[in-house]
Amino acid sequence: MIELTAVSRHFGGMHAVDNLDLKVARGQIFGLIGPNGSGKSTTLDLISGMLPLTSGQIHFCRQDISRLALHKRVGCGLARTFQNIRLFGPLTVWQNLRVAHNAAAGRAKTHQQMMQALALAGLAHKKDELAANLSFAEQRQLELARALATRPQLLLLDEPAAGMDAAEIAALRQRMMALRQSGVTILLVEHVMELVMGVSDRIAVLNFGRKIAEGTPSEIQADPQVREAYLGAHLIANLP
Ligand SMILES: Nc1ncnc2c1ncn2[C@@H]1O[C@H](COP(=O)(O)OP(=O)(O)OP(=O)(O)O)[C@@H](O)[C@H]1O
Repeated sequence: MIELTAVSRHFGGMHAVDNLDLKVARGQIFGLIGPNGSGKSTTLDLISGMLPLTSGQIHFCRQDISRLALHKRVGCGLARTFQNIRLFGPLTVWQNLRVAHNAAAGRAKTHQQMMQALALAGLAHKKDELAANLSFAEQRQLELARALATRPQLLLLDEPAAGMDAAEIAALRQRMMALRQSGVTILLVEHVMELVMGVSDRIAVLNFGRKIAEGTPSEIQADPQVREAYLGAHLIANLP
């Protein structure tokens, strides 16, 4: 589905992403974890086209998209949500979706597809509510619906569980599993370990922009290097 080959992004002397190889198969939920500043969001920026690569290649659905403009990547079936919520508060839920529809250059062609995106995000009952009146978790659901309105094949989620309580995280997990069931591939950046470990088919771990491990959730939890770099503190804080 998507393959990164020797991908790097440098900011001056800072190697935010350093020679990264990553392969996500169709239909997987793939977790990307690592300490703060390890290059996770930058990786999503490189895949979605918000940042140009310093070097390397990205192939998506057997096409080299390394230098493709952002809107063309959306047209190919890539969508993302952001760590910081980016909604239009004075607009309704539905109007926020319509903005995504326009931005996606017609990918979300019908009313029915937009309703479907809302339903998948668990927000159909709030269609006419102003975005500003939504709870924090609902605002994140609207972000998700907006990404889904472009009918993505690959969905990039940047810390979707941040600020959510346990019940909201459980609902998010169910939603992600339903999306996988419907054929959407997901690349998940997340610090909430109970979600990443519970929902991912595979996980890669970044540290200082480099991949230090990749495997199933149980392989990752058992990896001594990962525990040292990152998991120790997070496992204790987040796992049931
Ligand atoms: N536009 C930029 N200019 C300079 N440095 C940047 C820029 N964007 C990111 N960086 C640096 O690149 C490194 C990787 O940042 P990135 O945001 O990708 O990490 P992250 O793993 O997503 O962190 P977090 O978990 O805190 O979100 C950090 O050291 C960051 O300061």
